Amino acid sequence: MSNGLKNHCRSQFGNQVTSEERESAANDNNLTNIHKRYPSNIVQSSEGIILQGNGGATPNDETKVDQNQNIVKSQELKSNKAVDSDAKLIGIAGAWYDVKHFIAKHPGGPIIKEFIGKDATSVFRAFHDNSVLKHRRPVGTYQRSFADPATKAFAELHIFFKNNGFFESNQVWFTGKFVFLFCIYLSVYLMTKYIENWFILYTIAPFGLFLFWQQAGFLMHDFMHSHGTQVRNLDTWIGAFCGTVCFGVSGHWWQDDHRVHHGMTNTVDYEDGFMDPQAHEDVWAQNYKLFPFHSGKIQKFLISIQHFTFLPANIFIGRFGIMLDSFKEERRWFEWALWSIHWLIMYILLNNFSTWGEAILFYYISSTMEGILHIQLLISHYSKPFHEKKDICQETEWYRMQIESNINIVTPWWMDWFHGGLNFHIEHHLYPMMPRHNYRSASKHIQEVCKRLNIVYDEEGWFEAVANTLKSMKKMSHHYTLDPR
Ligand code: HEM
Repeated sequence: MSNGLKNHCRSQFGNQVTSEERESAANDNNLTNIHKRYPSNIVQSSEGIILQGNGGATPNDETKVDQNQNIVKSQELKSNKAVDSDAKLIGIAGAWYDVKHFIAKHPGGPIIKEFIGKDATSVFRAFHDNSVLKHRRPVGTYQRSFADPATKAFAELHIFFKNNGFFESNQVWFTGKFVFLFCIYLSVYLMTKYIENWFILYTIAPFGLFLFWQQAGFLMHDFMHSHGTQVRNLDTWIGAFCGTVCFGVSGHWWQDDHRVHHGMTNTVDYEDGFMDPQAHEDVWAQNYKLFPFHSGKIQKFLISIQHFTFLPANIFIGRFGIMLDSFKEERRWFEWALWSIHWLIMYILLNNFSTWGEAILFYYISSTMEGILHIQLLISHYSKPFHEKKDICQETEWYRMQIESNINIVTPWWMDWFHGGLNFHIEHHLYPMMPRHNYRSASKHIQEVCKRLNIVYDEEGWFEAVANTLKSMKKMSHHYTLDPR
């Protein structure tokens, strides 16, 4: 970060410079040093972009350019005559990294390859601490440009949030969530075991089971983003417990799709058939950019009635759809083992009913109530624009794409728990490493930046968002009927 940028950030937020800020500043300043000391050659990368490479440059010998982050050492520069012809380059803060041997091992999964040949600084910062670059050596440099002021503004805000503890987890808060989850399960168990009143058995008790699934789903989301203990492997297993054991959907399957969804929200690619996996269903085309993926008589018919089927499909079959989707594709034995524990805890509940017919009725009523969760998640994106993969981090800057692809749901603070904090979907997508208990206070700062840059910060009431989704689906259905291409 440049000094100007730093000062601007400090004056805007009245904040002290911390080691974190200095580290980030060092990152950008040192990259400037690389440019100054080693006049670069221009190399054409394998992705057809212009790379300012180090090949043939004469480094100032005694220098280690970056003491803190080990970015470029003179010895390494000497041996790095040219960038491999098959290099897979990702640009971060002005430095190119060759990830060709790393893609398959990347802890964040294959989403990394969608950013090859691009300046991925914003998306990189959204998901990582700078320390993950400590042992990586760049193979060249490039000049970052901030064509879109949003990129700079949200990067500054990221630093502000980091310096002010917005990314820190409150583990007492998360413990409370687990106690709540356990209490819900226990009360549903006690109701179904000891109460014979049909009203309680078929309204309040199923509502309890719905809440158990819904809250477990939100906790899966938190932990798969490593918001809990902030130790990634441990959080992933806790997330799998919440997702697979409690919610009944494969946690790891969901995490794989969710990472892609975050990196490339509401995005498609016509060359390789890419679609944001969590913004696409075979039975709907909520945006005209999805039309080319839908053909055939049945799909055409379903799209023509999608504004009628959206709510009932979510309510009546949403839960079964996501459970089946996850285990249709899941090949990890441990996920199947965890799923059998899920059915064991469901069996313990259902066994309290005197007949299987009653048990199935109870389970089905809970499942229809759980349709609310699916609607909650889809309305955050469904009426928003779609993008093409080739444009992300090129034509459309990543932060801008996130703001354009998300809607917040306006609720009073005491309803945040019911939305799993995802009523602040803009906040979550801009800064996915931030735990949800901080979204409400972070939102003020984000709104301020949006206001300053004249960016629409879309927030709607729950019913308004549902109505707008249906309206948009109706419009798209009409467009599809006119021209399905
Ligand atoms: C040189 C480039 C990159 C390197 C060296 C790298 C490295 C890593 C490492 C070490 C982790 C694990 C972090 C931890 O344990 O705390 C990680 C996680 C992750 N990375 Fe990358 N990464 C790179 C680029 C990218 C890009 C371009 C994306 C695009 C979306 C990406 C997405 C992710 C995601 C989603 C995670 C998991 C984070 C989470 O679920 O919260 N990475 N990466």
